[in-house]
Amino acid sequence: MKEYWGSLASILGVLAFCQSLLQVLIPPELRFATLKLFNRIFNMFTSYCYFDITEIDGVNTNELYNAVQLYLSSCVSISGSRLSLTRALNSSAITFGLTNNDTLFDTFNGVTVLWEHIVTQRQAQTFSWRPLPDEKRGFTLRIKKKDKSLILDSYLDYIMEKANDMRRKNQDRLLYTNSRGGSLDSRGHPWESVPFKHPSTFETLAMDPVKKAEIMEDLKDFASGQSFYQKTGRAWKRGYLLYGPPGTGKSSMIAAMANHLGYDIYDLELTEVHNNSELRKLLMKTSSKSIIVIEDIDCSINLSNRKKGSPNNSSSIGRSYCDPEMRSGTGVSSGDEGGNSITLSGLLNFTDGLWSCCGSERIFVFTTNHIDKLDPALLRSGRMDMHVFMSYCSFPALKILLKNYLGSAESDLDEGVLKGLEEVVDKAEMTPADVSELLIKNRRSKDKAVLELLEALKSKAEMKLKSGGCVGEKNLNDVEEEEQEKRALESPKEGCDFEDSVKKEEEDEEKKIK
Ligand SMILES: Nc1ncnc2c1ncn2[C@@H]1O[C@H](COP(=O)(O)OP(=O)(O)OP(=O)(O)O)[C@@H](O)[C@H]1O
Ligand SMILES: [Mg+2]
Repeated sequence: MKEYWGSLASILGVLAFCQSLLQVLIPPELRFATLKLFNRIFNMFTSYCYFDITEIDGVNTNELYNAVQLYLSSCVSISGSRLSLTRALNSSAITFGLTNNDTLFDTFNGVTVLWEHIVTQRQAQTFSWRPLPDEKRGFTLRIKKKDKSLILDSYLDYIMEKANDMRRKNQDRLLYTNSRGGSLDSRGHPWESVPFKHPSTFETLAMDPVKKAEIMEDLKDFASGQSFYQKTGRAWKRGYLLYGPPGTGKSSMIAAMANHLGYDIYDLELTEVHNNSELRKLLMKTSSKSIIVIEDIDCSINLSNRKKGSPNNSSSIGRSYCDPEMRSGTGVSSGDEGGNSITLSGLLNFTDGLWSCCGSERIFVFTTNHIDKLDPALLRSGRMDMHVFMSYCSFPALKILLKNYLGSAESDLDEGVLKGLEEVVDKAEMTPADVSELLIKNRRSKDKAVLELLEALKSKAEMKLKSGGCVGEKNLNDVEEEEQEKRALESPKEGCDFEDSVKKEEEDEEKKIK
């Protein structure tokens, strides 16, 4: 044995000596040509072809390298004796990878290929503005020559798609906002992001189960509908209009949608957008697989018809003190694309026009407390694909809240109490937010919570009955007040002064009329 190792060492020594001798004797050009020739001869006789995917392509990072790395991490068996572990930024998951110069077999469409992760030391660099890493990394893919044309393109597409999916699954959702008012960050992005960790899901959402199932089905069809949208020539996007009184779960629904699909959310603050072209730029900087949200659309911009001075104009009702035009006193929106304000036509182009198609798989969600204040152009069929009414708490919704907050299933509750709740809940017109508050308050004592809730519902229903419908109007006023409070809180600087002056003007006018 000793002799064997001894002779092997001496052979290797001789080979190394020959190599260094050749390096000294043969000029680099000739060496390179010889190597090329050897490669050619080797390629003629081998039944494989090889593809190198380097980490850095010129000076840019090669997207394909990252995708292959992530994809292979799903094929690597955890039982492997040596693996590399990574945790990406904004990710809560750890991924396994091939270590240096490790190999792995993978099968795609019945064809087996070999991947090798090759890491070599980079030669000393001359001066560069962008220093490269010390190690040169790359993957080499080995495929049989006869299989190359069969699978190469589709295999690489598959890897890219799978890697994107994995990236999304591993990464925390992000919530983007354009609150910077048109200015860009150091990388030229107009959106700021924070990790999105809203706990709302379709399971916790209290609403009619049939309606809920319909929405979930619709979302599922949308997310898996790439070929359908392609076949029908439609842009791969969907619009939802969520409307209903405050506290009925519109924002919770958006969070549930994002959690269900694994999409990021872009919360578009229209009052921070100065004109239509800025709106377009914002849209272009959104990624696919995302939900673009405009909350309280009726009080975000001038929702007048696109034609100036249209008789159909509902703007004076829908306009808010948040509207920059109202603040500046111009009153009427230009409606021009290049104007210095954002218009309904700009918004429709954003959601519906040619610009809406830059990128794909996007959901637009608008919310409003007053659907009646929206311009018919926004409601026309094809604009918002689904109109979802978020109603006051119904009996099925109430049962979900009882389960969520008290852990009480229907069977756990006293039959009489349950019947009582069913009788009054619709008449009381209480929002799920109000019901939730009551349940949270008494969550330590289930019986007390349910009885108190029943009492609250009964008294609200009675009040409503006594006032013979006037409560409805009163409620509307309450809603109006609540909204104004909310807006003032959201944009105190913009809201207060202007609102006060408008109110004062209105009061003065009323006095004059009297
Ligand atoms: N349908 C619901 N299911 C479960 N919880 C709800 C529902 N509606 C409201 N809530 C509770 O009330 C809180 C407020 O609800 P949410 O913000 O979703 O209402 P909203 O309709 O968006 O109100 P607004 O019109 O004021 O924006 C939520 O945090 C949630 O806890
Ligand atoms: Mg909301």
